[in-house]
Amino acid sequence: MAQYTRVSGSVGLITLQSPPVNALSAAVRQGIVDLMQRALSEPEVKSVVICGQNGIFCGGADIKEFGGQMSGPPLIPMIHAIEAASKPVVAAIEGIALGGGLELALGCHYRIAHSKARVGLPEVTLGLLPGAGGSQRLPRLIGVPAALDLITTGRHVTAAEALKFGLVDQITDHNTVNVAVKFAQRVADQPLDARRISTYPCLCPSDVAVLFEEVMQRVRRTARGAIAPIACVQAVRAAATLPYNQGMERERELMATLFTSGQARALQYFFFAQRAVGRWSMPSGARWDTSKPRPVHKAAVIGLGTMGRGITVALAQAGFSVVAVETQEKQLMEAKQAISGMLERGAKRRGVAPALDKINYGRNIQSVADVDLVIEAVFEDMALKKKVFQQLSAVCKPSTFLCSNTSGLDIDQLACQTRNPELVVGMHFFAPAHVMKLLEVVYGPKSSPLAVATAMQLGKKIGKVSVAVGNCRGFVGNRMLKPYLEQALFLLEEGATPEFVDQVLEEFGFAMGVFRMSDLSGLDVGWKVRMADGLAMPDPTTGQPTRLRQGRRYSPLGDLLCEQGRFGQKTGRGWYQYDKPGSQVAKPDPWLHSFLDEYRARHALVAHRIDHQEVLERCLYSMINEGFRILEDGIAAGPEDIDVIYVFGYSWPRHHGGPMFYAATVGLNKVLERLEHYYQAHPDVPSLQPCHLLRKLVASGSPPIQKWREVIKKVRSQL
Ligand SMILES: CCCCCCCCCCCCC/C=C/C(=O)SCCNC(=O)CCNC(=O)[C@H](O)C(C)(C)COP(=O)(O)OP(=O)(O)OC[C@H]1O[C@@H](n2cnc3c(N)ncnc32)[C@H](O)[C@@H]1OP(=O)(O)O
Repeated sequence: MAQYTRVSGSVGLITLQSPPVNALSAAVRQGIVDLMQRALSEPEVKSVVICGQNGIFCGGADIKEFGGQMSGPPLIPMIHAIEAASKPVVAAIEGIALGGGLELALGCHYRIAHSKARVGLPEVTLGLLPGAGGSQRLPRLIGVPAALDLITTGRHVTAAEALKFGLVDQITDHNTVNVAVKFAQRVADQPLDARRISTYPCLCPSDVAVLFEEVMQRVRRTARGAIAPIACVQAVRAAATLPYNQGMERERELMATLFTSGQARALQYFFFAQRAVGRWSMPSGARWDTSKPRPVHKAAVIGLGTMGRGITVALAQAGFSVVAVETQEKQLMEAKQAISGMLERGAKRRGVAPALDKINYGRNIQSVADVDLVIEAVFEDMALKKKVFQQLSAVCKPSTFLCSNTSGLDIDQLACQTRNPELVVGMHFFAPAHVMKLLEVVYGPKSSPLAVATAMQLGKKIGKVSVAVGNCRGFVGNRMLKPYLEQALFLLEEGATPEFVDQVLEEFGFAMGVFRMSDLSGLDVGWKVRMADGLAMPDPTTGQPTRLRQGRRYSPLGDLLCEQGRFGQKTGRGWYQYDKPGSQVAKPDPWLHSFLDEYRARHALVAHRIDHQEVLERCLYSMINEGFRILEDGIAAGPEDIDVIYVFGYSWPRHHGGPMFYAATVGLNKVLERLEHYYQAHPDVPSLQPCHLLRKLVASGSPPIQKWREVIKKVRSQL
């Protein structure tokens, strides 16, 4: 919807009204079309201002409409009509002008922005391109290099940057609508020909062909298989090389391909999934909207290893007072230096002062007595963590929330060490903790909704996408990783190489294949866990078979590498070889290939030809199957939670939506059928056995992912 008012006698003011972000829904577009006609037909009106209600210009096309039948006036002719208008039209940009919102502003003759406004063309992040003339007008207005940057990255720019580019004509600290109205009055009689961006020649640097080649190569390298960034480059190239009308035709063709693509569907699903995880719920019925968080002013971090340092930086950067505790003097000194360095580098990048004074360092756990919330980040060792929780419970005020940064240990066991177990939750950060967006907030059986709400809110305040998950070994992310890693090892036993498995996964879109990733994170990490679990290094005296544990297939390959001191990048050898310890360039290692040959011979394993499809299906479907078990167990509230965890924490390619969305795209019946096939071939691998929920969903006719929760509820109630 849109509202029309006449201001100062001669200015027609059109206000977009579609909360929360004034998206260009069919009703809003209809409103603009009608009200523009009215403003142009009223003789007293000499100029027009377009603004948005509640201090927000426009968040772009209404993404919810993309999935269905589009109705209402189309955007492109609507913007053309504004540009062609005989009276000056001024966009008054407050808050945001994004996507179609900025394209609307580019159709106006002038743009006035508030100094706090942000503008951008983020369509690429939704699998689209600025298909309402944005790919053709922006390069004509700000030049090809800047337009390529904005359109291929989708980044938002500040009003100051927009002014520098020439994207807006003026910025103001005052009431933007008032300023725009005055401006509109001033320009009422000015000729408009020079203000219609579609008539501008496209500003190209002399080496434009080289520029396009370079950008295309960069985009192909970083897109990880996403098609929209490539189409964005092609559309801007059309602006640079074709007359406007032909450029628009090319924009339309490219947009038509993207608009109906699976990638666009996946990215748009993911947009809403990201927002849905904030509306968390627990099996007890506690929910985000009925559970109030308690404010946190002062926090503490216990243990300043890699994770503790990152968490301290994240808290301090967000403005929290932090007590950072490390009991070892040498470790404390090193941590202080590292944290200061991280804060200084971060502050330099953001052009602000480093938050060094937010942190008080100490060696004594007593120093956390008055904090509101503690994040314990000591080694992943249950006995040690239990001791720390006992101490914290004795030292802290009774209302202090006690959180553990653990990647999979039992939160309930920690809660049992404290006086107030209801105030204990897990906060599983991902390394590096000040950079990675994901936070799993883990509730145990005793955790109160208050503790969950407080941890979720803290996560949001430090810039994380927080997902509330239940308490089980590995929570959501690492629990699903287990079958994925396991399949990768089995594939090596059966004839694949680490290079081939990684290549398939990287072509799918992962930033790194499973073996390169293991080399980066360190093979010894999992080895220690397996040793603690009694899995690694079978005792020959017990006669435990090397490749079987409790009747299940087990691959000791990772353990054998660790026994050789091959821990990955840090030792210069792992699944790959490196020039020197710490080097990041992975090279195939002939030693590893001979080692695999010998291993297969020793265990009478006959290598067979493993193809692309088998790698993908076994690695991904076993992980997806575990995802369904997690839903069945109530560890994740819905598929969106799993997908958000995988995209933000495990580099799952966003244009595939996340593992559960991917399963829906492939077809649940196909996933089921392939799992059945592989389970038949490998009956000693329980993770390949299709779970009950997957069968139930297929039996229910494979409903769309948005309807899975209904089936999940029924399955859970039967368990
Ligand atoms: C058959 C072939 C046909 C082919 C041809 C088809 C032609 C079609 C032509 C169409 C041309 C279209 C060209 C233009 C495309 C676009 O404009 S795409 C949209 C671009 N805009 C964006 O990407 C902005 C997305 N939104 C955001 O980044 C943020 O929401 C925000 C605006 C910066 C606000 O952030 P914040 O304050 O943190 O609030 P949020 O929680 O994120 O959002 C609040 C709620 O608003 C909902 N929402 C936000 N933006 C939109 C939107 N554009 N459409 C619909 N809904 C939106 C968001 O989902 C939140 O609601 P809840 O999910 O209910 O919480």
